[in-house]
Amino acid sequence: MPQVSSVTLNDQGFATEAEQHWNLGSPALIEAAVSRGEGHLAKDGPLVVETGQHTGRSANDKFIVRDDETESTVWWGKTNKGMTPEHFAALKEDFLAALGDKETLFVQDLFGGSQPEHRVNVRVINELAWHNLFIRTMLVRPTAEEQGAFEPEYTIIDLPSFRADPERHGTRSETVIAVNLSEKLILIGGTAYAGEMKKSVFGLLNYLLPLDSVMPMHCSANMGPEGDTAVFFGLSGTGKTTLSADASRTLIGDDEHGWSDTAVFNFEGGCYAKMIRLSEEAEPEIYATTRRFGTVLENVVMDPETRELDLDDGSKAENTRGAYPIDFIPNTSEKNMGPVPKNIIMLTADAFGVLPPISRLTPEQAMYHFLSGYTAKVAGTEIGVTEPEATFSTCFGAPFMPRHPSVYGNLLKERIAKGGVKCWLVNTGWTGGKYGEGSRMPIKATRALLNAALDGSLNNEEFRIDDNFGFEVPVAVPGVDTAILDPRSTWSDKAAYDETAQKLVGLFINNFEQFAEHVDQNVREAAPNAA
Ligand SMILES: Nc1ncnc2c1ncn2[C@@H]1O[C@H](COP(=O)(O)OP(=O)(O)OP(=O)(O)O)[C@@H](O)[C@H]1O
Ligand SMILES: O=C([O-])CC(=O)C(=O)O
Ligand SMILES: [Mn+2]
Repeated sequence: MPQVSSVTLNDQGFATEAEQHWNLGSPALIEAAVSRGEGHLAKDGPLVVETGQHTGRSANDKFIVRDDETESTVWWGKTNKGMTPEHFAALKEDFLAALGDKETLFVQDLFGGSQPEHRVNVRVINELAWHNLFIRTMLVRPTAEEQGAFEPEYTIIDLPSFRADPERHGTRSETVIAVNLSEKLILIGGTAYAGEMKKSVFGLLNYLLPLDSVMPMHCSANMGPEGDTAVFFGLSGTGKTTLSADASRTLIGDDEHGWSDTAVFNFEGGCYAKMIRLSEEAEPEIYATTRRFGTVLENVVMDPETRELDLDDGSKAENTRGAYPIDFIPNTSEKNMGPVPKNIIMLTADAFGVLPPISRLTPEQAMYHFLSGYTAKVAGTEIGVTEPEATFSTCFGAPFMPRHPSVYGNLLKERIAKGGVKCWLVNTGWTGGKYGEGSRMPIKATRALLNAALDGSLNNEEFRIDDNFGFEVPVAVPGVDTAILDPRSTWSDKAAYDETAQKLVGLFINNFEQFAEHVDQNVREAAPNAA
């Protein structure tokens, strides 16, 4: 039997007569989801669900309550939008009324964070069994004993059926993700995209951990045979999940980590992989999770009779996803932790086809690229993005970073300054010409280059300096087509390459103006070169 915390929903002020299911395991939740008509089982056991209208995060519907706690600690601006305490109070009142009306609720007490000293206790209250299964799969599951003694610190109330009222709640639409850091309460309504829950916990840790001198990171992480940790920063779709699952390395986690004095630790206990056009050959470990009981597949198309999956079918969403416990990947760190990193990889999916597939960065260039957070967003993960679009998202995770980028930048700076860490920029985006002409970088080539960087052999190769970006690029690497190492050579129109490269340089320079006053001279000088 699952143990249950002595702190009830009523104790928390959430009055409800609902039948409550506490800390159910995944078989019981899968059974509940199926019997309630929330989803169907696929051929080899995964639960297949649809998220409805929202098939990605609603970044524009997320708010942080602006009050005495957050006024000076949150970086208010483009990404962090404020909600008044009054609007939140009205929203909370309506959420609690809706909660009170539910016949059934599913509750999980979970940890955000694998390193015990740095984790937060999160209680998640769901109306949907599959959402409860999702968050149990994604976060760190306490032992039965820990569950019995659990004190909820932060609470998420997740009601996809709730409809926010812009006038009464100060929202933009019927969808709302409202984070109240003073009340330690997060309200999610009007969307059934389950990723909102996990990314809300991420935002929380990104807010809290810098106070403990832990650097929170939107990255994946894995370890080589010598226990050498690598972290892979990157925005959505750049390859964190894909590239961190590698048979030759031990997986620590695929999306969110902290870098403490002693470890890199996963915030989560599960992975959330893109499923669209997943190739069994290029991504065998992730592919295998689509054939297991316990995996949750969102918006994946399935034959209703045979229950055969069609991973190539993007008709329900381009951002089809699979959530599975991390140990579904064969070679996984038992504690979801590894030593502090030897290598930092910054992944970018460059839609311009200008950046080399791998470049070696000086510490100053690493800071420059970390604060810039350049990539091209790929269709689907955020609403309204239908084709790749160049974007700068600071720290490779602006939507999840409540504090000023310099807070996270300074944590990185201190860590790089300690020495012994190599930094790389890896383009998993386009090669062979501009987007539309070229093609996506072959996963095989990216893996070969990464393996050479991580096992140290790449450092023995000859490097050239890139004219536009000033970083070092290997000239030839065994097992990799030499032509792709020099993107200019893959463009039929060299003048068009030079022009496009300079256009991108200009975008970097313009974007960096906002950070210029927050960094040292040598970081400003690590900017790419305008002609
Ligand atoms: N060279 C490449 N390297 C990495 N991924 C590639 C490459 N070429 C194509 N892909 C595809 O790009 C996608 C990368 O998605 P992935 O799930 O790894 O992104 P992510 O960084 O984990 O994003 P999110 O933060 O949204 O989880 C996958 O669908 C993968 O198959
Ligand atoms: O949060 C999500 O939906 C997926 C993700 O990791 C991201 O967008 O960075
Ligand atoms: Mn991922």
